Amino acid sequence: MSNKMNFLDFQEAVKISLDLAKTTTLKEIIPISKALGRVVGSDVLCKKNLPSFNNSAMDGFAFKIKDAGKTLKIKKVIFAGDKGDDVKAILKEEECYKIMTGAKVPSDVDTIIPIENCINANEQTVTLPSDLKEGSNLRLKGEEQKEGNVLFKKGEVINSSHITLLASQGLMMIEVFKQISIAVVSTGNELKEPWEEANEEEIYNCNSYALVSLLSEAGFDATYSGVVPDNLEESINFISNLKTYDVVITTGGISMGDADFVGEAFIQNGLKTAFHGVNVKPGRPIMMGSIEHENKQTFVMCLPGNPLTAMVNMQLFAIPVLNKIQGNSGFYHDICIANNVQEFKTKKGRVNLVLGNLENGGFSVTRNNKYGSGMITALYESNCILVTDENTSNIEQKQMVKVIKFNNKLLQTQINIFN
Ligand SMILES: Nc1nc2c(c(=O)[nH]1)N[C@H]1C(S)=C(S)[C@@H](COP(=O)(O)OP(=O)(O)OC[C@H]3O[C@@H](n4cnc5c(N)ncnc54)[C@H](O)[C@@H]3O)O[C@H]1N2
Ligand code: MOO
Repeated sequence: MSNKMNFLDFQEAVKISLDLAKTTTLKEIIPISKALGRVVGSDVLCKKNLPSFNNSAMDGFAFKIKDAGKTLKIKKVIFAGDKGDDVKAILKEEECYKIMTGAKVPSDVDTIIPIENCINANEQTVTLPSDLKEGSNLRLKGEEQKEGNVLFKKGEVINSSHITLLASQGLMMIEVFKQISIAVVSTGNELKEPWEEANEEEIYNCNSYALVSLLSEAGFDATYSGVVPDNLEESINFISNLKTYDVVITTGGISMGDADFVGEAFIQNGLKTAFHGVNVKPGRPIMMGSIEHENKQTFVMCLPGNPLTAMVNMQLFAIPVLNKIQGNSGFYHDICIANNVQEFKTKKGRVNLVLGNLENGGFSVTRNNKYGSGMITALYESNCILVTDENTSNIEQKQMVKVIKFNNKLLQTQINIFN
């Protein structure tokens, strides 16, 4: 890790990591029932006008606007689903159709009135008010989307609205970017797996399970690939087997300790380090870089071992990079503006990532901002992160602050996240 004077500026580190990340080129075609959360692989065009025929927005009567104010004979009842001769134009003078919501509108009428707005209506006739607007309650062919329009774009993350659009087009399959492969590994001889017995001097490996589940919440497919041993030789071997992954994420073993071999083991495997050490708390020892293969990249993210540090930096730092690699066109954090409930201090001279809770428009800092990077419950008690810049030492009560919610939607343009 760099010496104290050389910790990289946080914003610079964000820029470098995003610039380094190459978007995957691999795509696949999948059923829409499996597409939620996936990233659209190519623009989807409208192939069926929305709506695809002129239809009624109301249960009522379809007539010519020149007949407003008159009593008209009801020539015919038209139902949703009627087609062909059943919806042919057949009106003579002072006639109208009774029509149901969604039914095709014949070409000889231009306006629809809901049944309850008529002056009088029976089986044979209807009396219309005189102040009616031409075209009311008529949904015109293609008024929402015309054939050839872009319905949604490559790089969007599919949600239920995208699925609605696809189904409305009769599309059962969609091209998406293939899920990138992500290996999550831990480091440290002190670790026991949760299914093992740990004595008082041993700790459970929670980082790997934490990160795999956080990645899953964020729409990624990550595999827990084991614990790197605290020994250079074995670490080099272990890491050489991870080079087939698109991304390798490690926790621990990257600060100044005698057992911190991870950085060196990656370098021995061809890693080009982009940075090691960032001026942010927590997360100072963070390292990122890439191993470049002939036509592929393995992006390497080494997060510090402290569980809180690993998780907070995963949310703030790593998730945007992963989204870029995955083909998501949005990879910048969004913010919510909140009213700070209780004054708290932050340290000047570095970027601070402060945990808190966003509730009902108020931001409540976690534990008065006095928690350690090794803590696990502080994370559980929080649902968002507040980021301060290097000049901030105090956030006042009632100050309006910017906060980033865990698992927030990402934006296509970068905004200022700092307080
Ligand atoms: N002399 C210095 N010492 C440290 C510095 C420094 O700048 N100079 N930085 C400190 C900071 S900041 C952090 S953060 C930690 C991070 O160190 P490492 O990334 O090398 O992490 P480890 O030492 O391996 O572990 C730290 C801590 O986390 C626990 N841990 C590790 N892996 C897991 C896991 N999978 N599940 C649960 N807990 C885990 C580990 O037992 C340690 O307690 O370094 C400071 N030191
Ligand atoms: O990154 Mo460490 O958790 O800053 O203390």
